Amino acid sequence: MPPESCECKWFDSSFLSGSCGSTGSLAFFMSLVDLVIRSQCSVADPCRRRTTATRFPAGLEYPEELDFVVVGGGVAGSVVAARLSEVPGWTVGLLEAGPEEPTATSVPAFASAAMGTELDWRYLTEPQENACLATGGICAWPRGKMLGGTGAMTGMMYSRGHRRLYDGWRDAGITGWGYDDVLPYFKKSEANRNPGLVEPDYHGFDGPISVQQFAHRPPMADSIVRAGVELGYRTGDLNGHNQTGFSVAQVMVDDGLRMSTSRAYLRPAHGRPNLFVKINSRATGLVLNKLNNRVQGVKYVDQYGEHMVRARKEVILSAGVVGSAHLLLVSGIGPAEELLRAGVTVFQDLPVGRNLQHHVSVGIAATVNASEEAHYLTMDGISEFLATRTGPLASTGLTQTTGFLTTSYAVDGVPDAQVYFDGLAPNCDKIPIDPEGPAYRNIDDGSKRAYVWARPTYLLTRSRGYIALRTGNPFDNPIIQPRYFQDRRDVLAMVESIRLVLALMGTRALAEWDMQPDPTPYPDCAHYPHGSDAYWICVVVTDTKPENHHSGTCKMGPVSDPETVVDPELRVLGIPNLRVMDASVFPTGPNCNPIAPVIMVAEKGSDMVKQTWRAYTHEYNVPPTK
Ligand SMILES: Cc1cc2nc3c(=O)[nH]c(=O)nc-3n(C[C@H](O)[C@H](O)[C@H](O)COP(=O)(O)OP(=O)(O)OC[C@H]3O[C@@H](n4cnc5c(N)ncnc54)[C@H](O)[C@@H]3O)c2cc1C
Repeated sequence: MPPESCECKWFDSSFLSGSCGSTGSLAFFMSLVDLVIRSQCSVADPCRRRTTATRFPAGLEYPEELDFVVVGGGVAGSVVAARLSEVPGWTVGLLEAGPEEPTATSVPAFASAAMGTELDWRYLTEPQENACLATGGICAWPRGKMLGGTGAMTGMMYSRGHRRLYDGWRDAGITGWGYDDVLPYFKKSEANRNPGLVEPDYHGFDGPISVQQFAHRPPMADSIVRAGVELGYRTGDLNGHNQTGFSVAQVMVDDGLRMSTSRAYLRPAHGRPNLFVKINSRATGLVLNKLNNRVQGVKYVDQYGEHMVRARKEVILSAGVVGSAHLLLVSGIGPAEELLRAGVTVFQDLPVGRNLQHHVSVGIAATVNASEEAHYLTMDGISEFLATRTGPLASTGLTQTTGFLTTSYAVDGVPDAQVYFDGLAPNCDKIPIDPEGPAYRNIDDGSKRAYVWARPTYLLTRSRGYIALRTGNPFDNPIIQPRYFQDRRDVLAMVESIRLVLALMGTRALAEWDMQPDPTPYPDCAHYPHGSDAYWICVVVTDTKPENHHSGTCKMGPVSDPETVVDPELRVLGIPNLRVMDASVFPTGPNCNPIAPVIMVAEKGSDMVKQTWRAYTHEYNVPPTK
């Protein structure tokens, strides 16, 4: 169906053509794939998308004053804007630097295809002494720039982390954030569609985010779970009473399509006359009033120039771990010395940007006797997906399998390592029209073997980095200094995680696929005895895979903690009508994929805002969250 025949007009970002780093016939093929997917109205959802039009409900220009202004329409911001605009008497604005979420991001097989494109902020770290040495110590930090944010280019895995983690927050003085306090918000956001697979007391069944297993998986995914069981791990609900073990994960999908928060929360709210979503509009600073220590509004830039929107009640930053910290810093809220060095007038001296945390991983290659399982991206596969929302395009291949493990560095049995798998997915690695392309680099035709990867990941890293101003110009990227492996225990725990993965590869369950770790020594580490600790340490620091699960740059804490940026009500200290709601508030990053915890923060934070203003004005009755 051509786009014109859909009833509503819309603009879609096309990004697949460049997503394989390809030129010529590959780029053409991927453009065609993009076009075919975009032309399906049931996938494109044209009538509920946001457009760049400057006209808003009732023929208004974008308002100059609103009750609430939310900055960043990513995972958290989409939730916050949708929840606050449930109150009919309030006006809510959402500013997002990127465009509406493109249609093709909703196809699971293209999970991360937007990385490296215009839909990615494409941040780079400062050179690291002990990480990413293969790329000069510089690690890539992909971050989504579109409605749905980074959540629109993820593997969609739904994971919540261990209860002790949240109880640890509570015990550190962060009142109201113990596991029993946050569980209702996990449940509120969730519509679990596999009730038979989960422990019902821990799950929600009628929230906005559809959570279920993919409609398709390569059979090897189940073998990996069996391999875990063979090693003595449990399988089952990893978001229930026990997080440790292996499973084919539940993911955020609905009817075969990615369920980003922009699709789950914003699109159903598209008809609300009090919600003003503005895409392609980048916030450049906060307007602050020293007389009353309040934020008055937000400056932003769109295609027409610079504007300001005033906030009668509150401004909420949901611009992510980099974006929220950066916006505070350029606005004069941050470490005083650093601000002065960058020529920024200090409004509030706070440790913004500190406490930066991350997960870290490395890819361990293996070959398997599974060439028939290595699905290629073909037009038949695309037709199958569009007609039935099943088939190889309806999943991320082996990436949907995961395990949570403990190393000897784990405390109180809380899993500190996670293993992911990659391979057997029909993405742009496996396009049949280019015999010299990556598909054929990965598959040795003679032996009919395919490459797969296990990705041991360390979750509870002890190294801490920071984000700081490079200049006071909001368009200059900040300094991103993660200090990977600054704490030696992080690299030693990685080596243990690698050994757990190698044990997994040696199980009978995976022998069925003749899984063989790739014996080729990593070139830069070949001078170490193969397989020794020194060899693996070298591989980890050379071929580091930063796991994209960053947190902590606007740390939530008790007022007494000198590292605190936001209080347990998510208010920036000293500025009562400015809150932060996104992954930057985690005092310690969750030991899991972070989207579900980020949504929980946004849900809980939105209820706090509703409570605050109810207390002042009785404007709105907050329904209890069970
Ligand atoms: C490749 C990859 C795979 C991942 N896989 C998973 C997974 O399977 N499961 C999981 O749970 N997590 C996954 N993650 C992590 C997850 O995506 C992030 O933790 C999560 O998106 C963080 O949410 P957030 O709301 O804090 O920020 P984001 O989702 O990044 O949202 C921030 C938003 O703010 C906007 N913004 C920033 N600055 C400004 C500004 N100045 N003005 C206006 N707008 C601005 C951005 O464009 C963006 O839309 C993955 C991440 C990556 C990169």
